[in-house]
This record gives sequence, structure tokens and C-alpha cells, in this order.
Amino acid sequence: LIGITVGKNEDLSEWYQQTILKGDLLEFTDVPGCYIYQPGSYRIWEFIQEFFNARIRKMGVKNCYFPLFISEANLQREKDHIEGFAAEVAWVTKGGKTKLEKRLAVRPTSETAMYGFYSKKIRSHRDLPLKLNQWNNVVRWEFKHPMPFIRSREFLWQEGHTAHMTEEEAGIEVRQILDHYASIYEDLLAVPVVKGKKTVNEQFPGAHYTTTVEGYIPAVGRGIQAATSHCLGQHFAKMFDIQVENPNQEVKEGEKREKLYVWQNSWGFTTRSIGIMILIHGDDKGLIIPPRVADIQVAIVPVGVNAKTTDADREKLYDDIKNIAATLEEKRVRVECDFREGYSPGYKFNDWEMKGVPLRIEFGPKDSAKSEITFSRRDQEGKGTMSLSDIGTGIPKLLETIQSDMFKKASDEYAEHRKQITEWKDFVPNLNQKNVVVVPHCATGECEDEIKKDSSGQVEGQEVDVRAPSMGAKSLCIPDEQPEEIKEGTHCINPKCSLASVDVMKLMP
Ligand SMILES: O=C1CCCN[C@@H]1CCCn1cnc2cc(F)c(Cl)cc2c1=O
Ligand SMILES: [Mg+2]
Repeated sequence: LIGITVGKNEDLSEWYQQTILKGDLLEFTDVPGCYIYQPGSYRIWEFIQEFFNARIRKMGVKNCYFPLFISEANLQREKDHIEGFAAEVAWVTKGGKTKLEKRLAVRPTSETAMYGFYSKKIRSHRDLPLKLNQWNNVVRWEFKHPMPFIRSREFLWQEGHTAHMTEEEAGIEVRQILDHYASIYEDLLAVPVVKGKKTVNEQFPGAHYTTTVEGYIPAVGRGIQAATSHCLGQHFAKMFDIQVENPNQEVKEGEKREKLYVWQNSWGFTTRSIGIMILIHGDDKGLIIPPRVADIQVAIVPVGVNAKTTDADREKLYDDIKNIAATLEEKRVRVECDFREGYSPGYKFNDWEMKGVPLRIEFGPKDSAKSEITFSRRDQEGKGTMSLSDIGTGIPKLLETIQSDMFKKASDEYAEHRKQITEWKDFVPNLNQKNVVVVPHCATGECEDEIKKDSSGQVEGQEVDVRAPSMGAKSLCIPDEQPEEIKEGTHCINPKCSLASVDVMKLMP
């Protein structure tokens, strides 16, 4: 088992592929864009599910499951919703040898699979709010170059779909969910994100507005969409006839109540999050898994055992190691004792490093004599020691320190590469320095397109975006956190923009 043979900054996509394969997270198949999620990555997905399920349960969201296949009639219910997506839809046209009367779409997202049911289920305002979520897989027949976790033809996600009496109530939930998404990234995956709103160009056409959390991949030098929470407005309610009588209307005897369309939200978080975590935290030795999502948080490797070691001594050493593990497990630390025969400690160290295990403990006769352990953090060079009597409190604390140090390192790097500029002359050069920029912008679509055009060709030398060849700078979001004041008369970053002054700053990759 050899280590990663290429540097992360030398050849990112080769590094990434070796890191996820040798880290036993994922395996390729003979179907392009479809991957095997090995236990290592599926366990991370389970941590995310456990965390998010607890949050949404408190909000009254219930999990459910809708069919994988969507009739063409249903998919077509919302024309402009899918006209831009038609090329991505995968179809089933045969059952065995039998050609299907009507072909069936494999769900690319479940609005059209769910909202016919919503129309039936929601009869009166008393049926509101309706809040359903499903954990499932979706298929989108992407033609851009696939990248494991980041862009695949099939991926796992959760998709939440809610219906509310008012726009205000819907708006509150959109933001609550976005905060939970930010919390999954920051508190679980140690990945910093910027919360904001998508511009009209970048939002999902079926939405009233789209909020988003945007990550940043230092190795690529570009931002990445990390999760979205949309308010769909009444758009789908009109399409699927989801309406209730107005409960607040004053009506005279016998007068009919007016009907109101419900306000809907939909929100999604995908396995792309695992790829983002790998790309941000990994180093030249491969994976680094944040302790809160590490299946194995501590690997204990016996050292100083050799041919001269008597069986009795080795048994004694192994018993001591089992006691160390028991002490840690009592504190709910996830431990693995590596008693594999026939492998050197060095081999084992390399193996656990490639699997990204955040903390390694070595224990041998010398440590035993001093009643201490020797430890190595995966996120930092060097070794430390800790007396056996302290490990029950010291190791859990050390794991929490590793978690927060990983987050701080990534946050500092994101902040370092997020430049606030106001002059067009600084725009392209900053992209070339792997920065994302916060710029004054008029927020019009035309202006955005012009900037994209004016920053694509000229950006030679910019790292090729591992996700897709750079098509120029597209906007990531209008950050919630706006600079305290934007000086009066500040001009849109686009020198050709005809508007006099602007009042928003936008994050551009
Ligand atoms: O992003 C989310 C969160 C979770 C629920 N859905 C929304 C909107 C999804 C947009 N979108 C995204 N991709 C799509 C691809 C398709 F082939 C078709 Cl037919 C539709 C879509 C599509 O509507
Ligand atoms: Mg897409």
C-alpha cells in the first residue's frame, strides 16, 4: 500500500482521486459519473443525517419517501421549470423486453413527484404548514466532466419541501434551514461558508428567491455552491393547484371565502459536501477527517514489539492498550486498536494517515515504563506525550482542539482569499491569485453576463477549475454580511455599467 504519489498543489485532480481511493472513501464503477460510496464516506453521510434530522425534527419536519420514477405528464406540469433542464433528465423506456407505453423520468428532484400529492393533502389552512423531507438519490445526466462527490450523475441528498400560509412564515423557515446548512459545514465538517442570496442569473428559475451557502476551495482558488434553500413563492402552488380558503377573511352569511395559494419552500444538501471537506482539509499524505465526523477518531498502534519481545510481554502490552481503549470508549471516543500482525508500526502509521484518522496513539514498553502515551495529530506535524492518568480528559479535549483548529485554519484561509475591491482593474488579477472578490454591483443580470464575458478569456494562467473549465467569473451570492457602509456614489464594478451607483456588494469566484 503506497501513499499518495502526487502533491495536492502539484496536480489537484490526480491528488484528489488517489486521496479518495486510497482513503477507502469511494470506488469507481463502469458507469461514468456513478460511484461506490465505501463505508468511510457513507459514515460521514450518516453523521450529517443524524445531525440534520435532529434539527429538522425540532422544526416539525417529517421524513417520507416518494417514488424514484416520475411520469412525463407530471414532469411537464411545470414547463419553464424544466425547459432549461430537459437535457439532464434520464428516462426509463423499457421494462425487460417490453417497451413502456409512456417513458418514465428518473427523478432529478422531486417537486413534480410531490406537489400533486400536496394539492390533495392540503385542503384547508389547518393542514398548513406541511413540512416533508426525503433522504434519497437523484439522477441528472450531466455532460460536464464528472468529479466524485462534487459533480456526479447520481448523488445522495436530502430534499425538503414545505407549504405555508404566508410568505413571512415561509421566509423564516428558508433562513432557519440555511442556518442549519451552515452549521453542518462549520460545526461538523469544519468548513467555513458564506451565507447569502443568489442573484437573478444564478438562482433556480422555479424559485421566488434562492438563499445559499458558498464554500471556497483554496487549492482551486474558486468558490463553490455548498447547499441551497429556496422560497418557491406561489409559483408551484399555481401550477399544482395547492390552495386553501382564506381563514382571515370576514365573510357575510353564505358568502364564499376567497382562496389563497400556499407559499412553498424547497431546500437541498448533497454528498458534494463530502468532496468539499476532502478538498479543503486534505494534505499531501491524503485525507484529514474532522473528529466530529471521523468513524475512527483515535487509532492505537503498539510499538517497540519485535522478535525479542516475549509472548508474556506482548500480552501485557496489548492488555495495557485495551485498557487505554476502554478508558477512551468510556468517554465516547471512537477508538481502534491496531493489533494487525505482520505489519510494521510505520506501515500502520501511513495507513491511518491515508484514512485521515485525526489522532494516532503509539504505545510501547518505553511509554508503559513512563506511564504515558505518545500521540500524533493528523492535522499537524510532530508528536506529543500525555500521562496515562490524563487521557480520559486529555484525549477528548485534544480531539475538540483538532476540530476547532481545522475550522480556524480553513476560515483564515477563506478570509485571506476573499478580497473586497471596487476597481475593475483589480478584478481579473485577483481571480488569478486564487481569490474570490466582494465587489459593488448593480445586481442586474446583464451586468453580470458582461462581467462573466470580460473575465473569461483574459483569465489565462488562472488555475483550471477542477469542477469545470473556467467560464469566467460567475457570481456566487449577495452575502448577508454586507460591508458596514458602501460609500455614497460607489460605482458598479463593471465600468460599462450604465447605472449611477449601487447598494450591494457581491461575492464573485
Ligand atoms: O435545489 C433544490 C433543493 C431541493 C429540491 N429542489 C430544489 C430545486 C432544484 C432545481 N433543479 C435542479 N436540477 C434539475 C434538473 C432536472 F433535470 C430537472 Cl427536470 C429539474 C431540476 C431542478 O428543478
Ligand atoms: Mg445542475
